[in-house]
Amino acid sequence: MTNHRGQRFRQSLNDGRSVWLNGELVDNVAEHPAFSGTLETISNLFAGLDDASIQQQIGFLSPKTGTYVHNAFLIPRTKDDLARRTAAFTHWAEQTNGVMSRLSDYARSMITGWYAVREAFQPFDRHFAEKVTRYYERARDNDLFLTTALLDPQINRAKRIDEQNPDAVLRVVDENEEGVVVRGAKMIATAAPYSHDFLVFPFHHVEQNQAEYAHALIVPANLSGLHIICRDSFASDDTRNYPLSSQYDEMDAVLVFDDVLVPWERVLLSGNPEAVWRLRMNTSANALAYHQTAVRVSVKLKFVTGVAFAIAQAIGADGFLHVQEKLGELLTQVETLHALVIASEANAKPDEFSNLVPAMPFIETARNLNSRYYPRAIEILQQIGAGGFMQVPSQPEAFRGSISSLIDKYFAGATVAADDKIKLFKLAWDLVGSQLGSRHELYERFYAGDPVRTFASQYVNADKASYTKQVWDLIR
Ligand SMILES: Cc1cc2nc3c(=O)[nH]c(=O)nc-3n(C[C@H](O)[C@H](O)[C@H](O)COP(=O)(O)OP(=O)(O)OC[C@H]3O[C@@H](n4cnc5c(N)ncnc54)[C@H](O)[C@@H]3O)c2cc1C
Repeated sequence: MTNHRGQRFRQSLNDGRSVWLNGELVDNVAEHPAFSGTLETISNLFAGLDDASIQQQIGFLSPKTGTYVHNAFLIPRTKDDLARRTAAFTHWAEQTNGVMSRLSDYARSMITGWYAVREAFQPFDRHFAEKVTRYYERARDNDLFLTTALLDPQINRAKRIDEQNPDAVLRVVDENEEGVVVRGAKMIATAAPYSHDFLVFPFHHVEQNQAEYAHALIVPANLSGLHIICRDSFASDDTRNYPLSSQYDEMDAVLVFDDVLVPWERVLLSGNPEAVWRLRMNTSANALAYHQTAVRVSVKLKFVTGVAFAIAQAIGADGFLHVQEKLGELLTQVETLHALVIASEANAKPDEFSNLVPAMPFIETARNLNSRYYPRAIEILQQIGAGGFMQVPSQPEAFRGSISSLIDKYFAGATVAADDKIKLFKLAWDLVGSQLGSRHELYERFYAGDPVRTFASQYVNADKASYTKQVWDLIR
């Protein structure tokens, strides 16, 4: 069956965007080897919406086109709607073992949230609701692939905005009949080279007198003056030795805005720090997006746990008490995150527009815990696999000749033959030691923000009196 959505997705990327890799402008992202495995993965996921066996699990019928669109665009009004969103996130995460973190279902959920609460922003800009409605429908009905780009470049974190070189933080430098002109840069935008649009707004609070830094934009990837500057590619075309890197290198990039004219249609808010901060902190939109991340990390930790179990069994280490303790720790991680997702849905409450919003404290807890769980899970994999990660021949298939019997003898495991054991350790190495694996550890530590500040903000925003009252009641 022809994958029309996948084809349309790939073709749409040849749109004049400026993607820089290895110092060169990429002619057509869809044809570049650094992206081919990843684009194949995404195209196959898109095809699911035309597959009768799963389309109802991951999608719903667009009221405009009558074709299936992804559940990230579903506005939850009931518990059943929330369950349908979860089912779609879970399916995509399972198809990619949780290793593709930005399949756009996160940013799509944020757009869905903005659309669902659009009336709240009318007092700030009377065009907000119509603009966000048009964009939401366009993204939903055209399978648009979206990502976020929120942080300004890491130049000097000790300086406030007003102490910096004025271009160090993205700002509006001009505006005209067509739109606003922005200058600056954003880091990091995962999936940027193959995204259609970027959600761009400040991550940190902007002071009322710094209006030029306050904006909420949906920036098309092919605007003139916008440069997408990629890190090294971690993709491999060697599926046998790098089963994850060959399919899932999402690519991270810095976006440089060299006086980019963003059309008014894509300027949701501009010049109003209070409005922009309200949008940035909007609980409904954030809860819908963060919920997706909690579902994904729970699937990913389950996958890592499966790899750890398989390694322990393969080398006969699963009977040792301390190994069992570590495997049990991985299980507590998986069950805790799973329970937090369930709790966030069970405790969902309607917002003022009757959207059923997952309970934020449970989702925040899941995201914060994951920043510690994932690095710990990788550490446990290392502790159990130990030197076995290095007891893996290069190009094992080359040994089907003179010394193959020696390979079969010395590279076998307790419960598996040499072939399977080698494949298992190659997979595990792609999690713990490859460039892609290291990037994932960094990603899980930081994708939700600096964990120092996200943990602290959980305390700052908590209802502290509900904790201390009992204490004072006891001793006063
Ligand atoms: C692999 C990867 C992918 C990412 N993908 C995306 C994406 O798709 N979209 C997106 O928007 N963002 C993305 N990010 C960015 C992510 O949101 C940030 O990395 C995160 O918010 C931390 O900010 P930073 O990297 O600028 O760290 P910094 O803020 O520069 O922190 C560096 C160090 O200084 C400390 N520090 C800095 N300032 C303070 C302060 N004021 N108080 C206390 N300590 C401070 C930090 O604790 C840390 O130890 C990604 C990051 C990574 C690593």
